[in-house]
Amino acid sequence: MREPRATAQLRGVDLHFSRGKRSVLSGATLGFGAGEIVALLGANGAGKSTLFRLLLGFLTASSGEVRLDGAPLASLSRREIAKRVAYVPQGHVTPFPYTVREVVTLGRLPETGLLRAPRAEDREIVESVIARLGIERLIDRPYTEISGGERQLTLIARALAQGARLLVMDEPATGLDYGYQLRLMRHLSDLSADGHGVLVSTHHPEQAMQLATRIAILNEGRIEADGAPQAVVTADRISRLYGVEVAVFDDPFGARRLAPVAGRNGRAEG
Ligand SMILES: Nc1ncnc2c1ncn2[C@@H]1O[C@H](COP(=O)(O)OP(=O)(O)OP(=O)(O)O)[C@@H](O)[C@H]1O
Repeated sequence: MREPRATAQLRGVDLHFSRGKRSVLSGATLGFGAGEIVALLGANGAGKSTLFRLLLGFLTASSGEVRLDGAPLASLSRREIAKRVAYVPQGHVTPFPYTVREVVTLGRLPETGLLRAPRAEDREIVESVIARLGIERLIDRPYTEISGGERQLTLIARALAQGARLLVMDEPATGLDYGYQLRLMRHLSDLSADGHGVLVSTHHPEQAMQLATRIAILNEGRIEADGAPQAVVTADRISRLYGVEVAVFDDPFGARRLAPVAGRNGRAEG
């Protein structure tokens, strides 16, 4: 039997903090699913993490609906949510010197619960996702002693060990060197090719264009654009979004590039 297509969908979502005084999302609509890599762009404080927390069930929308694989999120238990969607935080460091294997094994928690020890099947899953991300050589190294790029791959492995087909990633390329950025893109593209859906937030429109099959822009509580990268990233939109004037052009290799317009971004010309 074919597995149902993994999908996440927010429709017309409002979210208020501070007992309704502060509106962060108002009528936000965004979906993503298997085979897609969607990049979410938005200025600092636009609400990207808030939107992620809604999708992961850590926050409840004031109104509108959130669905995972077609089911209202509110009808799913924490465990059912964790089997559908996994979160990859920005390469954070825990104070505890867990090994890479132990960190990835934490991804099995929704399956094993706190009381049951990992079984042979869990260990096999952990080893196979570690191999998939090419970090076998790190398996017994303390997570606190590996590089930022290696930590990011470990966190992706942990999310895959969870078994979720949908991955939500907070600025996954931040702090990665050029090699790790390219490796990360290759992993994301392999994941989407084998039926995962990926939603990433990023502060870099050019990175979003290299990484994503679709780009969505969150501005003033709404998704103001959502579509093919080349169509969404325009000079006018990026200039308005970040309050700096940029020019957009296509380089000889067909990639879309951005460049600040000299002398128009508050810096004295010298
Ligand atoms: N628990 C909370 N209570 C009140 N306000 C909050 C809470 N969490 C976030 N906010 C506010 O909601 C707004 C959106 O925050 P959010 O972290 O979602 O933005 P973001 O787009 O992820 O920002 P950044 O790019 O800087 O990480 C911000 O103004 C933030 O101060």
